[in-house]
Amino acid sequence: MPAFPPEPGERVEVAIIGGSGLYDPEILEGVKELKVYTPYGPPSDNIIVGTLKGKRVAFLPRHGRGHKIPPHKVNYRANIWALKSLGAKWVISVSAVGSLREDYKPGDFVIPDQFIDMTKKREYTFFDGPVVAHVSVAEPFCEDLRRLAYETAKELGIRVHDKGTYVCIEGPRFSTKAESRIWKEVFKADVIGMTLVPEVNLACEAQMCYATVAMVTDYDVWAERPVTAQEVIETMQRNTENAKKLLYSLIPKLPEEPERCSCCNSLETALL
Ligand SMILES: CSC[C@H]1O[C@H](OP(=O)(O)O)[C@H](O)[C@@H]1O
Ligand SMILES: Nc1ncnc2[nH]cnc12
Repeated sequence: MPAFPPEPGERVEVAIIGGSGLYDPEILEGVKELKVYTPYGPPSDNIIVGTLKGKRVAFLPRHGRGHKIPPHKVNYRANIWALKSLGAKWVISVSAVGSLREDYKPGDFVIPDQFIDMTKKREYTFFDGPVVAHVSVAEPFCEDLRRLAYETAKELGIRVHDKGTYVCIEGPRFSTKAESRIWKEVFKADVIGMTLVPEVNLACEAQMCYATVAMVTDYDVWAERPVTAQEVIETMQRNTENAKKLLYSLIPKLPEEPERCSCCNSLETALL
């Protein structure tokens, strides 16, 4: 894995990766746009750097502005690399998900604690040799960040669930009913999306504290109602306001250095 050379000049503490519906960083002040070069090619877009209540924050829309990059074509390695090279320790990812259970309703937020990887054809690691590493993703998300995200959402009166298993499919198509029943009944997953993997594992390799704010936009097709991208986007737009409120309250609470989690030491036991 190449080292992460710091971007000259700009340093941030926190990164936001915006998903479907969240393409601009309105909550940041004094913004400036950076083109960041990485060994993996360009990230999804220029990175917007700005300030939120004294914290330096980077914002990157995962699908690019105008949602031009589908989930299977996102350059996840370049995105994580670019944010790490700016110094981000915390990564808050925002994602639209389908629900696989009745009580996780459209409009609810979920802070997933596990994932199941059903993707097929992505670049999963920074360690392509000659350095080989096998990071543990038994607990794939930063527990400190998850807890703070959950507590903040609760304080704001957002309907939020403190855990859930996110099954990540390759996309860009949605699931068949047969597939959806497998994710729900056999895998016992709670939410479904197309972008968590390999973003989360790359953040782990980069020793960053990463959590996802998953926003339920639809019941996946197990519920016998077809899911359309239009429906997802409409609900997402209604919920983007809540996501912005959450980020606005959550980011100032993040400590300068992660306190209790072990995300920053993920390579200690991983390198061969
Ligand atoms: C536009 S609906 C499907 C699309 O939305 C989710 O993306 P993101 O996680 O970036 O919000 C889902 O995974 C699909 O990529
Ligand atoms: N039902 C669904 N399946 C996969 N990805 C999604 N993103 C939002 N809703 C989804």
